[in-house]
Amino acid sequence: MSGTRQFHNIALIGFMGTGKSSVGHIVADQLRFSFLDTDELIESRRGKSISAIFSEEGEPAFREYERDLVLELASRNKTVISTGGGLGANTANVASLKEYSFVVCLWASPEKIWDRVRSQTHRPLLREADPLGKIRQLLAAREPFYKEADVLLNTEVRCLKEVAQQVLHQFQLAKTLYR
Ligand SMILES: Nc1ncnc2c1ncn2[C@@H]1O[C@H](COP(=O)(O)OP(=O)(O)OP(=O)(O)O)[C@@H](O)[C@H]1O
Ligand SMILES: O=C(O)C1=C[C@@H](O)[C@@H](O)[C@H](O)C1
Ligand SMILES: [Mg+2]
Repeated sequence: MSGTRQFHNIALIGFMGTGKSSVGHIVADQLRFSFLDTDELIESRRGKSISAIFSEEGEPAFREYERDLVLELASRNKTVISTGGGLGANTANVASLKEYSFVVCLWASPEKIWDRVRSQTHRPLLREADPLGKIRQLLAAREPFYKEADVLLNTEVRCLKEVAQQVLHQFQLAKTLYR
């Protein structure tokens, strides 16, 4: 592998509950990078929760905020960017992230994802009669987009610390290979 890519940042993409926000914090601490979560930034800028954005403005408005943010973040340096679960399910967003970041997709099975998020209530897309069915359906539809990441990392049987270690390892490896 060789080329001219520069890895100033790390971006974590992947489905809800794969650990992007939790792992991103650990990786940023270890690298002494800044940490940024696109969900949190959109919520603080809009002054409301993602659930409120979905119900008051609609999902398309939220997706537009995500697309705008991905373009804006090109100016970042030494930042770990944890994305919302749907942000990386979009070819243009992943291509933009790759211009300024090493992109890691965190992966898990639908059953593991449901196990991790079932006690949390803040994800509007999972307020369904059959949330596990919804996870299966969405994950299958999004899989080809997530696989456009530089690296796919299975989190199924790894604790948060181990996932973070793997992200760091892949980042250091990529910097060496692309040098
Ligand atoms: N590898 C793991 N081992 C144990 N628990 C995990 C792991 N990954 C995530 N979790 C737990 O799953 C829950 C969801 O994790 P987190 O919020 O980091 O996911 P996310 O990918 O950021 O989701 P979203 O796309 O909705 O923002 C948290 O309680 C977190 O501690
Ligand atoms: O997978 C998704 O589409 C989402 C994931 C969350 O991170 C939030 O961005 C929001 O709840 C939508
Ligand atoms: Mg998150």
